[in-house]
Amino acid sequence: MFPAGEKSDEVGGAGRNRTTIKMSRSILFQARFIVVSNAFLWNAYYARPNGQGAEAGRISNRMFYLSVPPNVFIDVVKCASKLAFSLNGWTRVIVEKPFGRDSESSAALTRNLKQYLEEDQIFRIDHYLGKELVENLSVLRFTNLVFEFLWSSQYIQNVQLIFSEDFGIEGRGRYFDNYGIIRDIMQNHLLQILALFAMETPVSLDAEDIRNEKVKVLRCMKPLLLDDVVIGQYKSHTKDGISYPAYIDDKTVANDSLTPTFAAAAAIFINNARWDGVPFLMKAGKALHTKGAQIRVQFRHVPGNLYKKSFGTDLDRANELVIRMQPDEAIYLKINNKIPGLGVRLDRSNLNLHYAASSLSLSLSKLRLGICCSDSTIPPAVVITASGHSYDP
Ligand SMILES: NC(=O)C1=CN([C@@H]2O[C@H](COP(=O)(O)OP(=O)(O)OC[C@H]3O[C@@H](n4cnc5c(N)ncnc54)[C@H](OP(=O)(O)O)[C@@H]3O)[C@@H](O)[C@H]2O)C=CC1
Ligand SMILES: O=C1O[C@H](COP(=O)(O)O)[C@@H](O)[C@H](O)[C@H]1O
Repeated sequence: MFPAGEKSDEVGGAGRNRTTIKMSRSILFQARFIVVSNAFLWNAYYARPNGQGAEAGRISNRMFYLSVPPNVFIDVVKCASKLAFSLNGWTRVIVEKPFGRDSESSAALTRNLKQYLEEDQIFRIDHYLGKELVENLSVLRFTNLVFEFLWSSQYIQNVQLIFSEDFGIEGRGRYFDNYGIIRDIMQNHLLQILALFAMETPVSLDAEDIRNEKVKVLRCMKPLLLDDVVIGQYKSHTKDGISYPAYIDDKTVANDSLTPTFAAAAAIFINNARWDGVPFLMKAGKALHTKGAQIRVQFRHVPGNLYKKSFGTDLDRANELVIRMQPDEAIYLKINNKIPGLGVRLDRSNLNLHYAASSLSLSLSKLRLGICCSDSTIPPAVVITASGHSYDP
């Protein structure tokens, strides 16, 4: 794959083979990487009689990306440490969320990983933080005076974080049924976005400084009560003559499973000076009508609005900022304006920043490539390391 004597970077993937191979074709091979995508091939590939594995005189850096259910993380790392860690370059391991089911199992995961790795070799990632519009969130806030100025309970009435998928579990029950939608999506993807959205200005753009500010947001959060949350599980249904299975019809799910596939958290409050009294609403579900992920920021009504009577039936419509992470990435601000012509009739329009559908779906590849190539290419907000705060669902 690469000329003898040169440095190579190798990627060991466990799980989701197709994704890894797809990425390797598009990005990694161009950069002279080798992808070893099946954990069970490691033995044959690396355990060479001279004990040098695939190094054979070359400096080899190795990155392992664990796209397997969390209950096999440690076995895979143990196996890789025996057979495939680099002998003369660096070895890095990417671990995907969720990092345990609660604080205790999260700490146990870290303890176990550290039997084989130093902390700076472990990269805990949440691929939502690599999505273009999530990365853009802090740029939007901290480089535009107009937004940061409005970013508080004084002007914002509520914030909604919404994730929906229009397909069900599709054979992923071995992982998903142990975690459910709260641990799969809310406790990580949505909570990370919330923390980025709500944090104070970090001291710098260094990962550690951003993480510190996010942790402060989480520590100010009032714990949710059971009564604040609605959960559900999707049933079978028929649409346009096609029938779709229920969650428990999936072969990888026990037929008496009560694991939630939908959850809505009515109101999460951040008890600090900036956000006191502003409800953050979270909603996440599988097998819903649409696929999408968005942040909706609803602003307060204009006090004593002069034009109240000109709005027609829907009185005094407040502004709304929508950050649509997917599909069809966009940021738009709903504003009120006058319909051109005689008289004063008002209408709602979107001030619209619509992204071209260019290379926006690369979040995961971008993160892996950043970890592989050079630390400085990883967006500072995306890697959650051991000092990240773990929040019990
Ligand atoms: N699916 C997604 O879109 C995303 C998933 N993730 C994270 O990735 C991780 C895995 O999720 P997902 O890919 O959905 O899970 P899956 O249930 O689809 O499992 C992934 C792979 O793990 C392998 N696997 C399962 N059990 C074992 C085992 N006991 N020993 C060895 N290999 C095993 C399977 O390989 P084989 O088929 O060869 O048995 C399977 O292809 C989770 O941490 C999840 O949070 C993160 C972001 C997105
Ligand atoms: O982490 C996960 O994310 C996917 C959704 O990711 P997306 O980038 O396609 O929106 C979700 O399907 C999966 O359950 C979860 O583990």
